[in-house]
Amino acid sequence: MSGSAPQRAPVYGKVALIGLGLIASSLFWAMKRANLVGTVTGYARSQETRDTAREIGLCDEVCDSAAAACEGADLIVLCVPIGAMESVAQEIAPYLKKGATVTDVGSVKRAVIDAVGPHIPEGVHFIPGHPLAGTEHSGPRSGFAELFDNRWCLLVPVENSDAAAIAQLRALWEGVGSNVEEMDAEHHDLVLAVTSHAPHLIAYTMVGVADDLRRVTDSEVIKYSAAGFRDFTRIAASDPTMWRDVFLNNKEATLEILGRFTEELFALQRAIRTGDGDHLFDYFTHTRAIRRGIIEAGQDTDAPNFGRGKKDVK
Ligand SMILES: NC(=O)c1ccc[n+]([C@@H]2O[C@H](COP(=O)([O-])OP(=O)(O)OC[C@H]3O[C@@H](n4cnc5c(N)ncnc54)[C@H](O)[C@@H]3O)[C@@H](O)[C@H]2O)c1
Ligand SMILES: O=C(O)C(=O)C[C@]1(C(=O)O)C=C[C@@H](O)C=C1
Repeated sequence: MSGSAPQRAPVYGKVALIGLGLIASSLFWAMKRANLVGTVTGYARSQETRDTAREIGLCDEVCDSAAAACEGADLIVLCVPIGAMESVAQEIAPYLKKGATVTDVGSVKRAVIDAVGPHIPEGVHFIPGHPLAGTEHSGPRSGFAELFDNRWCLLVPVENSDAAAIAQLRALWEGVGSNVEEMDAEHHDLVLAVTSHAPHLIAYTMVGVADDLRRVTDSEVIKYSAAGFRDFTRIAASDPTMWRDVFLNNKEATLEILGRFTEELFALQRAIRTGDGDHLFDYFTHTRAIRRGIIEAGQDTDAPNFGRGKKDVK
């Protein structure tokens, strides 16, 4: 006996990553950390990104075409901006192996399903996904193996998705540290409009307003920026291509949430103008209870008690 731990069979033999930025590189390092897959090929549109990937050892093989990367792959993960999903799907379609699974990591689901779905050939599984994890950084050097630890990954199976193929993809995301749930596309897009898309737009706006004010305050806004504003500036540094595509492809849900947001904002604005302290106090008491409820339920993925549930919280 050698004494070493028994080798598990890989979840997938060959994985192709299309687009080699933050999410693809994090997924690569996380898959390697857990020894989850056989070989990983990668492709990105720009020569510069492919050169960087080769230099830092991102992927076992970096290919010069999406077709070459997908040849013989058991799992193909589309890690490009939402607006590029359709052209990539069209490009790789003729090279997909029967029985393979195509998934994606896009932040919007209905638009990706409508854009990619029609290009998936008979006999190939299509299971859209979305890891709820990221940073404001992008590109092949920005990834790290821990990105998905204790984060949600939402799978959004399309009609008649194969149960075994879903279970295999679930095993991959669980293997890289995520907690996996299934959801339908419309619900996903509405939930994400509230929790991610509208907050990003608000952060972009707030930083834009502060920049406008800079001329009046002689740069003091930046110099004395408090923690809350600094969080806004971090989020507002996120990739412009990615976020342009998110808003253009989750229009309805984002506009619905922004409409509600504006109504609440006007009510608070009115309370400030009229000196209605009770309204402000009650509103802030209510929102504080929501935050405390999240912590007590063990649903704050950043909190040390994540996943322990209410009864375990001291
Ligand atoms: N950044 C986040 O916080 C985050 C979180 C979860 C999901 N997502 C989603 O993941 C996807 C990728 O985001 P990211 O943050 O990794 O972006 P990124 O900018 O870091 O990487 C995108 C990569 O795609 C490549 N690319 C662009 N167009 C291409 C094309 N037509 N063909 C081949 N490659 C192309 C770029 O060269 C780059 O390598 C997006 O759809 C985004 O919505 C992002
Ligand atoms: O933490 C961040 O920087 C993020 O913006 C990550 C974040 C989010 O809003 O939580 C952004 C977009 C995604 O689709 C998923 C995760």
